[in-house]
Amino acid sequence: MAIEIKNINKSFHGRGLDHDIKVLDDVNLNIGDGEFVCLLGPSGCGKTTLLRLIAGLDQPTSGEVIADGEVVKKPSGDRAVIFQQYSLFPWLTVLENVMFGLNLKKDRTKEENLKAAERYLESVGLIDFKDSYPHELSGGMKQRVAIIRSLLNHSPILLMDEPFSALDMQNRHMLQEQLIGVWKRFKNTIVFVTHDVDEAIYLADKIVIMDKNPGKIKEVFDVDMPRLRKRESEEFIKIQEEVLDKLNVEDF
Ligand SMILES: Nc1ncnc2c1ncn2[C@@H]1O[C@H](COP(=O)(O)OP(=O)(O)OP(=O)(O)O)[C@@H](O)[C@H]1O
Repeated sequence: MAIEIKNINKSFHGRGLDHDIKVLDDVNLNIGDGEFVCLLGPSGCGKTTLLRLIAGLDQPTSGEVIADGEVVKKPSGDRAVIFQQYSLFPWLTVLENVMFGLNLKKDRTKEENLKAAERYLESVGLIDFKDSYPHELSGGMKQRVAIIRSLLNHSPILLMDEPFSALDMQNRHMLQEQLIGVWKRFKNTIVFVTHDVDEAIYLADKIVIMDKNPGKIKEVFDVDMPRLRKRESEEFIKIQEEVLDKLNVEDF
């Protein structure tokens, strides 16, 4: 599903101030069906605000977001949101948490869902914990469970807000690779917020570099490299230099 962001402005009432603060200034962006876009920029440039507008969790002050040809007015199951903070149901086991909502989908049988869930848990080293409850897991393990749950739901649009930022590097790289695997297979449209340049280059077809005060798009950068990408390749390092050159590194 394609997403069009048209002339978006967003202001918030400034706390303790008698005027509004402009957070997003005339943001325009077209995201193609099946495209993987990373929003990259310093803290406070409005990445999360923009993602919430695409999700329909908030409304723009002016302008509109169009998803699959329709103006976004409220959240929809077609646009799954994955935040930094994960929430698991404490009364369900790991496997039950991962399977939550899957059996409502008519295109797969219960057995197929179970197999897929177990395969994912296996691939992130959590299969031995499938009957454990969230309170028995470490923070990183809980995050992996929550991410797997959202990946298994196969929403056509995935809106991800720094989902891997709290993980250690090894787990982060593993989940990035798995996300690329899911995306290649299911061709989701993905909007992924990060302030990690390496993550953006590893994942994205298109990197949208944002600037702050007020938040706006500074530059759109196409990454034309086959996947899976090799971080140590010359091409990767060259793109890294180009992207870093466009960012105000002192703002990070
Ligand atoms: N509900 C709100 N009310 C008032 N101000 C808000 C609200 N939500 C966000 N802001 C302000 O909007 C600006 C952009 O915030 P946002 O969270 O979108 O930035 P970000 O780029 O995602 O930052 P970070 O990388 O730190 O998560 C900030 O100055 C923030 O204080």
